[in-house]
Amino acid sequence: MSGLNIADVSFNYGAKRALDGVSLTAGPGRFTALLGPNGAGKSTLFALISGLIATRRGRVLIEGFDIATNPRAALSRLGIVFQAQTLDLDLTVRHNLRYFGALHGMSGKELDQRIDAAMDRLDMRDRLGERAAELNGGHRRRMEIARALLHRPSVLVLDEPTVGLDVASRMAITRHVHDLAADEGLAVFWATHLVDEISDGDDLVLLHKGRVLAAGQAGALRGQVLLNDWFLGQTRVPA
Ligand SMILES: Nc1ncnc2c1ncn2[C@@H]1O[C@H](COP(=O)(O)OP(=O)(O)OP(=O)(O)O)[C@@H](O)[C@H]1O
Repeated sequence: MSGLNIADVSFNYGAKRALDGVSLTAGPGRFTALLGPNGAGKSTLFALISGLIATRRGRVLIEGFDIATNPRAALSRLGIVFQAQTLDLDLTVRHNLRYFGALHGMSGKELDQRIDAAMDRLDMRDRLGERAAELNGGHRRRMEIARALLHRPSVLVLDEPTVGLDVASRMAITRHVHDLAADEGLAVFWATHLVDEISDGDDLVLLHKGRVLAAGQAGALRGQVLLNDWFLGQTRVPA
């Protein structure tokens, strides 16, 4: 089984149900958007996918490996970009990447080659010598994406990666990550509440109040209406 597979996952915070029987797939070579308004459960789902919190019901499989029972195999195939920035601003870009590579057991020339290749992929190679503090928000995010690719994962998950960026940076990063899926066969799973980050050809999972309301190709789901109108129609609270 390839890509990301989530089967019947539920999660509660005390009495509050954050996820309720969620099942979805993000396949290789596909950009799969997880669209949901604030509070839908996106961050909770990411915490479960990355093993930060444990599944109590249901299964999360990465390339067929269960994050609960085989975390080492699952995590070695997973690249993660969290919503909050996780860089050391005092270090250079290369040092930040080397540090992360070392955590994954990489070192020396091979690590440096991977760093160069990953930064090339994001059009960022000329920034390697700069301190992270000198980068703007969009470039810091690109660096975090490059970092998440260093160990050559098959599945890349990103939790609202464009939060706080200007429109131009947002669109550039969204385009880069679409290309990663199309060109390199990565299974991309991208959480957002912004419909303009989603193209008609993308796969789309609509999460609302902890449940999957709809899933399929974005263009087919929206039909003749704008994606934003479809989204509002699906998630509108009845008067
Ligand atoms: N630690 C917690 N304790 C109790 N309830 C929580 C906790 N974290 C999240 N929740 C609740 O669980 C639900 C899902 O939250 P979650 O953060 O996963 O949603 P989200 O889609 O990521 O929203 P946002 O875009 O605002 O981050 C919300 O109703 C939220 O209030």
